[in-house]
Amino acid sequence: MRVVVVGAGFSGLAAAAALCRGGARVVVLEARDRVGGRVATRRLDDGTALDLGAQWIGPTQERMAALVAEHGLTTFPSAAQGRPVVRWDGRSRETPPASVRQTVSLLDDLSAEVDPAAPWRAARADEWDRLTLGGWLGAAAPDPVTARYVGRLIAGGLLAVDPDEVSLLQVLFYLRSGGGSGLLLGMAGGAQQDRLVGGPALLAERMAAALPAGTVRSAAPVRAVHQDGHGVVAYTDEGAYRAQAAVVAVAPALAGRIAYAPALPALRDALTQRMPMGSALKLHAVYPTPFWRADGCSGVTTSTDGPLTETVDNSTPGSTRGVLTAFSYGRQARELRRLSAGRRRAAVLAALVELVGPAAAGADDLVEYDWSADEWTRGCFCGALTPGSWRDHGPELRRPVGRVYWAGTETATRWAGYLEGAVLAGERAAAEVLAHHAA
Ligand SMILES: Cc1cc2nc3c(=O)[nH]c(=O)nc-3n(C[C@H](O)[C@H](O)[C@H](O)COP(=O)(O)OP(=O)(O)OC[C@H]3O[C@@H](n4cnc5c(N)ncnc54)[C@H](O)[C@@H]3O)c2cc1C
Repeated sequence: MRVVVVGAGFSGLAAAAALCRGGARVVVLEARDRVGGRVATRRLDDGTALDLGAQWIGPTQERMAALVAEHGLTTFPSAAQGRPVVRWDGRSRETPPASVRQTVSLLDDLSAEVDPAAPWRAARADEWDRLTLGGWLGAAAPDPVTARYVGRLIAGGLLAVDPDEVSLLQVLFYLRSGGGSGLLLGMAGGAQQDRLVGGPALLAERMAAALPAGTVRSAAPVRAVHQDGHGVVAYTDEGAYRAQAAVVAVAPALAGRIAYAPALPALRDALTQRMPMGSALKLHAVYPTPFWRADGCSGVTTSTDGPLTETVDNSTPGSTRGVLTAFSYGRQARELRRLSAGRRRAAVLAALVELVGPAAAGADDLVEYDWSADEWTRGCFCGALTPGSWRDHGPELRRPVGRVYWAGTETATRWAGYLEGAVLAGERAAAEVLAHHAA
C-alpha cells in the first residue's frame, strides 16, 4: 500500500514511521525546506542555542521520551533554581495568593467531567461551550486581579489566546488532555521540566533520517488532494503523488487551505474555519551573563499586567550567556506585533526591567520569530475551537473523509497542542489507515 503524508512536523513524521512499520510505502510531502514544523533552533556565534518554537518535554509524555531515547538524544532539566517573581497588580511577590490555586483547582475539578476524546458529550457541554473562560472567571474568581492572572496563565500560557476568545469547554478539554494544571503549568514535575540537548529540531531531523531514503520530499507544498473510489492524488507544484490513502498532518487552519476534490463535507470544512491558531510571541533576550541568578532569582516570572505574561531562564548549559525567554499572548502579542522592531524591543525590555530588575535593559540581543507570520504555521502554539463550536464541529476533528485521514497535534486526545500530542495523533492516524486499507 502507498500512503501520502502531508506535513513533516512531529505528527507527520510519527505517522510515516508507524506506516512504514506497518508495511506501507510512504511519501511525506513537506511545504518547507526543512522538517520539524513548529520547532526551529537558532544558534548564536558562541553556540548558544535558542529554541524558537517548541522546546520542553515533561513527565507522562511517554512517546516523546521514547523517541528521544530511540534517536540517541538526551535531555537536561530547565533552569529554575532560585526565587520566582510574581508581579501582582504592580507589586512583586514570590508566589501568587491562595486565590489563584483555589480558582485553578475549580477548573481542574470541572475538567474531570470532560472526556478529552469527546468533550461535546459532557453533561454541561453546551453551557460550558457558550461561556468564555473570561466570563467564567468573572463569576468564579474571588477578585478581578485573580481573574486576570488566571486568565493570562490559562488562556494565554496554554492556548495563547485571551480569556474572552476561548470557551470554558475548550479550556477544560485542554486541561484534561494534558493531565491537569499541575502537569501543564509546572516546571520540575510538569510539562516545562526538560529540554532536549541540540533542540527538538534535531530530533525531527533524526526521525526523518530514520525513514527509508527519499521518503520526505521538502519544498513540496500540497496544493490539492483529490480522491475517488480507487485512491488519492496529492498535487504539489512539482508533480502529483498517487496513493491509496492520505494522512493530512497539519493544523486544521492550514488543512482548510488545501483544495479538496470532491469538496470536504460541510461540517469538516466548517471545522477548519472555526479553529484559529493562537497568538503567542516568544522572545529571547540575550545577556552577557544570567545576571538574575546572582540576585537569587530563577528568571521564572509571571505577571498580572503588561505585555509579557511569563518569562523563564533559557540559558544553555555550557554557554556563559544568559537567555531570558519571554512570552506574550493574545491581545498583548498582537499589540507588540503592531509596533516597529525598535519599539517592540523597547517595550519588551521595559517589561523585563519591571520583572527582573534594571540589568534587564542591557540585552545584547532580542531574538524573535513570529510564527503567526509564517505561511506554514500561521500562529501558535496550536489551534483551538472558538466558543460554541465543539458540539457541532468537534466530532469532525478525527473523522476520516473517504481516504483522507487527519493527524496533527490539534486532533490528539492526550497532550493536545504539544509535541507528545502530535506524535500520538500521527500514530493514531497511521493505525486507522493500516486498519482500513490492506498493507
Ligand atoms: C513558540 C512555540 C512554543 C511551543 N512550545 C512547546 C513546548 O515547549 N512543548 C511542546 O510540547 N509543544 C510546544 N509547542 C507546540 C508544538 O510545537 C506543536 O504542538 C507541534 O510541533 C505540532 O506538530 P504537528 O506535526 O502537529 O504540526 P506542525 O509542527 O505544524 O507540522 C505541520 C507541518 O506541515 C507543513 N505543512 C503545512 N501545510 C502544508 C501543505 N499544504 N503541504 C505540505 N506541508 C504543509 C508545515 O510546514 C509543517 O512542517 C510550541 C509551539 C510554538 C510555535
